[in-house]
Amino acid sequence: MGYFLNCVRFHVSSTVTEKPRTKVGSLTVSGVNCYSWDDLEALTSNFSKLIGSGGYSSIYMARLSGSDKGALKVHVSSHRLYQIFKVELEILLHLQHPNIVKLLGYFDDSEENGALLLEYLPQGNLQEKLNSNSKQVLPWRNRIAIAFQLIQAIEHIHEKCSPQIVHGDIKSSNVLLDKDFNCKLCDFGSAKVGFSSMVQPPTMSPRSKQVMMVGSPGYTDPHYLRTGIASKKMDIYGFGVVVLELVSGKEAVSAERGEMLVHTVAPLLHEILDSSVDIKEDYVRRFLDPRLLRDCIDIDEVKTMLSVAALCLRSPPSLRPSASQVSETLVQKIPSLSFLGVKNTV
Ligand SMILES: Nc1ncnc2c1ncn2[C@@H]1O[C@H](COP(=O)(O)OP(=O)(O)OP(=O)(O)O)[C@@H](O)[C@H]1O
Repeated sequence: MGYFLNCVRFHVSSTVTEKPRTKVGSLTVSGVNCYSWDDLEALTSNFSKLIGSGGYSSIYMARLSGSDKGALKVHVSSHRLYQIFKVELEILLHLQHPNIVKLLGYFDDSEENGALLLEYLPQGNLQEKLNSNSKQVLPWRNRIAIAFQLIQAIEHIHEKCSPQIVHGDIKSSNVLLDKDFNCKLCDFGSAKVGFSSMVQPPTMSPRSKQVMMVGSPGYTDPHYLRTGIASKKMDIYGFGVVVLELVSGKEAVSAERGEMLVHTVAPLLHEILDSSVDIKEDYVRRFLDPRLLRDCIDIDEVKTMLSVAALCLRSPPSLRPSASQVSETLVQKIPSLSFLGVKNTV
């Protein structure tokens, strides 16, 4: 894990202390509200309820009209955080997809303070839901639906919108869940926009290249870590890790031992990719989340999920499937998806 020391990840203060100046009033831009700082103070009862925090922001509960709730993602008092906010704002202003978090409004002082008002997802993030301490065990049918919906979101940004977008940080804590456990991809602060498949980092010294690289331990494509070249295939790699988490219920990096899930599971994935070997049911069951053993699960569905993960994690990245190929495989090989009310748009 030494290489993550090169990655820029820092935690921001979880409280809002100074009042940023406001340059905008409450306007409506294509259905998205533009708020003043006073509006945000009123919506969040003065930032009284923190519901999440990440490397770049703090997220507060917002009360909208009636019983509607929102989540206010705040980036304050830093030029660097403001740049991340601007990237996410520009992207969310132009994205509309049922499996991507919806932007309701924003605050922007054009200097170093910004905030995004997002739809509130009451079931929190997938990482918490899969955590062994979670009271509720996420059933198998929800897990395959989440995998399918996540790849639909990725397919949308990679292949169906213009300009195309690479998310750049696909991981289970960036998958939010609504009340029915539908997936909503969030956190576009690391995204790259406007190229068809691949973007080279700008020419820079090896030292500065290291400083620019961002990654989440356990999810980052080794090819990206080596080269700094962002591509759609890095999102496919992150998706592969999320599928392993969904099947095993294990974390991408073990909290106890620091081991990466992709490393622990590598021998099984090699066997799966080697089509001459028929994987024994026992071997697959040993990897399955033990909390699911009471569920009536079609073991072929588990094998399909694992073989999709194996393909998504292949190196070099050119060997990995596209998002639409993954979508197609899931629809063809997991018949129970059709009973979940998941819309087949393939
Ligand atoms: N719309 C939302 N509804 C409910 N909870 C949310 C919402 N948005 C974010 N959260 C919570 O806050 C956490 C952090 O959000 P997010 O990933 O967007 O922040 P970040 O600062 O970009 O984090 P990082 O880049 O470190 O992943 C999420 O994992 C989730 O638990």
